[in-house]
Amino acid sequence: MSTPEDVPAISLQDLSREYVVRTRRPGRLGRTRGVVRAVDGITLDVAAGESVGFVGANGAGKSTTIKMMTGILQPTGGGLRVLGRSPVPERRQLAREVGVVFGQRSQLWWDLPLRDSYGILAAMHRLTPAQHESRLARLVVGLDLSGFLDRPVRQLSLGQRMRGELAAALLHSPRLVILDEPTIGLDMVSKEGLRRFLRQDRAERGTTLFLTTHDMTDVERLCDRLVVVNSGTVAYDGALDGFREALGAPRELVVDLAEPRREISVPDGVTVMAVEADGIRHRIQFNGGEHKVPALLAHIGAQAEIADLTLGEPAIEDLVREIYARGR
Ligand SMILES: Nc1ncnc2c1ncn2[C@@H]1O[C@H](COP(=O)(O)OP(=O)(O)OP(=O)(O)O)[C@@H](O)[C@H]1O
Repeated sequence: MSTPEDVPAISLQDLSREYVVRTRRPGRLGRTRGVVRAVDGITLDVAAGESVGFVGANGAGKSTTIKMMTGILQPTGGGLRVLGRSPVPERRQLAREVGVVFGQRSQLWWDLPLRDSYGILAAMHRLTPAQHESRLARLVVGLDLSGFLDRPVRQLSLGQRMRGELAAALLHSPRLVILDEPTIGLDMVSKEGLRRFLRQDRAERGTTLFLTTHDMTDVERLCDRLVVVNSGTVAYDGALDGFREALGAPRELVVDLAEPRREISVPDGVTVMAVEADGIRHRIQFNGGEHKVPALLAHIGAQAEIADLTLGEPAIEDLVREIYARGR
């Protein structure tokens, strides 16, 4: 018999969604009908327990994909399963096992104290009083909600509200957490607090996380896997660790020698970019997929004593931007 762990948390097969748009053309009567292919054949399996950063430029199709995953929108092509369910017809069952935060949209009751929203949500999810209390206590501590639990939501700052939103999404201990721009508009401290709690909660409960964001630090802190979408299709899908290598982005090794030396030899395919500080500092560029740091250091160390070194990585953010640019 298959267990929940065997079933992919998310399975998208050639998933597509078109929007029909009608535009008025200047000087003409009536409207012209056009079709926008927002999602254009995405195939993706996310295993239970994985954490995926789903990133792309504005208009790449991220929100449309999430709306299909949560049963808000019907696909116009292909298929999908979320926790083994078909999202549109099984939207209510799915809501019991999935927690969702749409950064721009609230699921809290604006005029009620934050605490009361949790009461309503607990009743909707049919939590027992004991389940409600213990989970809320955990969320209040983890997300630092105690200072404003009794304040109406409309009086909360953006950072407080987002913490409140996250608690609302996690109250029923969902197996799958889908977050659309959870840290948008937050200051650094609030962002870090939110990320810290998400990491802890995931470590404790083994949840699957699917996250869209424009902040690559969210992905670096929270995700093992990166999926980059561009014009509705997958442009990169792989481990975050291997991302730089897969793109062939050069890394930089800066070696300080104990004694000055005008030249050092490097293996084929490795470039000495600059020799500085009268021969003490050598800047070396290499491709991480072809050359490994220990072998490079051994090669240089055989010629001269190494006093110090630093290793530079290209920023993930820059690489993602490069993928968008290539896609265009
Ligand atoms: N209701 C709609 N009607 C027509 N076109 C739409 C609709 N919703 C989205 N689109 C178009 O579909 C494409 C994908 O939009 P979507 O919101 O999914 O992108 P996104 O990656 O989430 O962007 P962002 O990062 O800006 O939120 C865009 O070209 C957008 O203009």
